[in-house]
Amino acid sequence: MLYEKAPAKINLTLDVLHKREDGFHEVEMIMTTVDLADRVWLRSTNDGLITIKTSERFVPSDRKNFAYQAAELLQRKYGIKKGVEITLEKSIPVAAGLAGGSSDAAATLRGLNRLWNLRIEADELASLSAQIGSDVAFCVHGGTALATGRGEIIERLPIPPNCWVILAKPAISVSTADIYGKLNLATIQHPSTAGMIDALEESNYEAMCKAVGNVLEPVTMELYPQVITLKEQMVKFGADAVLMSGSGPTVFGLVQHESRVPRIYNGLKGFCPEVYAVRMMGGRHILD
Ligand SMILES: C[C@](O)(CO)[C@H](O)COP(=O)(O)OP(=O)(O)OC[C@H]1O[C@@H](n2ccc(N)nc2=O)[C@H](O)[C@@H]1O
Ligand SMILES: Nc1ncnc2c1ncn2[C@@H]1O[C@H](COP(=O)(O)OP(=O)(O)OP(=O)(O)O)[C@@H](O)[C@H]1O
Repeated sequence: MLYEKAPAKINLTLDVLHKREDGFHEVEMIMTTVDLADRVWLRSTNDGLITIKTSERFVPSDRKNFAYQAAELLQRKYGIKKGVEITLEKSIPVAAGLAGGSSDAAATLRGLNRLWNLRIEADELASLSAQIGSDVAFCVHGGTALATGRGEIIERLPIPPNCWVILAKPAISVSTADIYGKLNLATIQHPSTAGMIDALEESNYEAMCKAVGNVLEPVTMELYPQVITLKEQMVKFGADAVLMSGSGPTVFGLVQHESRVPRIYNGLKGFCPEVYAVRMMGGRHILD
């Protein structure tokens, strides 16, 4: 039995450059992992079958599960005759903009690389992983990175300055395809990716807070005004910077002073069902 941690990600920035011929959008995003993680347990079997065990009722336990797809990809590509029993202990909210499924897939790839002794290099594993979804390559590496292309080209960035992250997920589910589909390229306000990179390189917390931005945020907000209310509340309770992650609906707040965390956490708990106070994990790259 082998264990892998599968952390959630947040988007410090998310910019879209143009729509590509393959239907995907060319993006520029800065992502970092936070200490809210699923636990993935892998047990190798001799029957060649992939099985998924999960107690979370909105998570599929068949081929639709990204962890299943990760195991199947390795079996196919490397001619593996072994099977695996994958147990997913979910903590990351589902369909939240936090890459929960992508991180489970990435953890399965890392774990099976060890369990089946495949000796696949990190970069190879990451490039293979893009077949499962655009966010999986980032999740294979973890840490903090600039993601370009459709999200699968990863360049490592420095550790974000130390702070707390408050995550709040309203009780709605958002379809990523739907949000990208409704984005109007003519009217988007681009965040400064270069400004965020400078902030990270200088380890400047204030500059990092100023540089956060996500072009998908207005699209999701128009469909789900709860996201606007949540952002306003987080600002009111004292977060230093507030942004929606990915295609949403989770909103995160950055907070430097620990003393402010309980007030923000408790204030949000009053009207939002899922609230978490976590740390960034951004310094630790999972695979080197
Ligand atoms: C919103 C983010 O989570 C931000 O990190 C990602 O850009 C989306 O990553 P993901 O959930 O892994 O997305 P995928 O499963 O690859 O794609 C889901 C759908 O989102 C749209 N999509 C996704 C990524 C991208 N660069 N352009 C797109 O237009 C496509 O319609 C695609 O069919
Ligand atoms: N291991 C998994 N965990 C959660 N959802 C999964 C998993 N495998 C497949 N799914 C499916 O993927 C859908 C999206 O879930 P996920 O939690 O990955 O969304 P997300 O956080 O919005 O992802 P992203 O930020 O990458 O767009 C779910 O509705 C679910 O049906």
